[in-house]
Order: sequence, then C-alpha cells, then structure tokens
Amino acid sequence: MIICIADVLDAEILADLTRELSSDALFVDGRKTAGWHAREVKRNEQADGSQPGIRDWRHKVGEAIRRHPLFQMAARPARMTPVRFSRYQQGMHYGNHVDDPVMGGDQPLRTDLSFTLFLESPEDYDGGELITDTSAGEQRYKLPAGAMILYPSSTLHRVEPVTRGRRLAAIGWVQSQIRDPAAREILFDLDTARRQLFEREGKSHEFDLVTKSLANLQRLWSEI
Ligand SMILES: O=C(O)CCC(=O)C(=O)O
Ligand SMILES: [Fe+2]
Repeated sequence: MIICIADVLDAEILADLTRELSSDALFVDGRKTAGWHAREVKRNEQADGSQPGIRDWRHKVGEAIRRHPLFQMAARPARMTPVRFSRYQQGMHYGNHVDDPVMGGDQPLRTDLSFTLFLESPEDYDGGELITDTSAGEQRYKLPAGAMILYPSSTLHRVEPVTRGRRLAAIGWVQSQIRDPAAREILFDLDTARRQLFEREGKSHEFDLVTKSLANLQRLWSEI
C-alpha cells in the first residue's frame, strides 16, 4: 500500500524551514549516507544533521509526522530514523535503488516503510518526481509542499533529474509494529471503516465489534 498524506506541515512552518535550508553551507554530498550500490546512482545533497539549527528541525518535522493521525493508522510506527533533509539542484537525481533493509548504526531498525515529505511547491521546480516501481507499473509522485508519500521500503524507486529550480524534501524510514504489509493494510482498512461507521451511527454495537476485532488483530500481529 502506498499512501499520500496532505498537510503534514503548514505554510508557516514550511516557510521557516525552507528559509533555514536555503543556506548552501549546510549541505554535503548525499553519497556519504548511501549503501555501496546506491552510491553508484545517488546524485544529491543532504543537510549536515549535526548542525544545531538542523538538529532542532529534524526533531520538529519528525514529531509532526509521528503525530499525524493518518500516518499513525498507515504506518503503526514502532521506531523511526531521524528525518534527513535532501536537496536536488539542477541536474541532480537518484537512480533506481532499494533502501537498505536495516539502518541506524548502534540502534538498528528494520526499514518497513520509507517516506518523502515534499518541501517545495511543484510549480517551483521541474523534474524531481519520485518514481516507484510497483506491480501495476511505474507510479510518479510530485506532491504539494507539506504533503508526504509513505511507501514500502521493499519498493524499487528513483528520483527523476531536476531540470529547473531545486527540490527540497524531508525523508526517513519507519519500523512498523506490524511487520507484514498485508496485515498492516487490513488494520488500516478496518480502522478506516470503523471511523466511518462511527460518523454515521455513533458508538453502535457494530462499531464496538469492529473496534474489538481491530484491537485483537493488533494484539495478534503486533511485535511490541
Ligand atoms: O527524495 C526522495 O523522494 C527519495 C530519496 C530516496 O530514495 C533515498 O534517499 O533513499
Ligand atoms: Fe531510496
């Protein structure tokens, strides 16, 4: 399941963050954090996460994502990597690759889900689409500023070359409480259905039964 989530960051926060990320001095070659095979095809830049200003923003953006109700429902996060800010200037791209299955050095986490939170308006740059290779063919994503895509880390994907302007994004990875993507999707669908049921008829007996089943499936499948 691939899901797009709108308005993770509001316009005011986006303006402050993109202003902060406008300093060239912050950025280093993205190849520093790529696995050996992805390094071959990675041509982008990343903000040095140890800079004090960037450290605060990583925390703030990570929290905004973690708190989002739709993200909670779709990802059921156990742990998340710190958010990473990336920049693609004209000519930069990231060729086809699959993300490392385990990340995080001393405190490793399994990457179940990857996300890209778009920080620039799509009309301000050309190219820079995130392409995912799914069983239904290639899907292209270029979302409004403040929106994010959440996709299985098992997906082959790439970022198309930027041909005008700059593409700024926040990216990261999630280890889910629910390892199996099919199980995670069942929980997402049940949760969506019970919320709609609640809106239609309040806390009915049917709502209670779906809620009970959802909770019990979570108990069956959850790894924590
Ligand atoms: O920027 C993106 O949309 C994805 C970046 C990516 O694939 C990665 O850093 O592994
Ligand atoms: Fe990737």
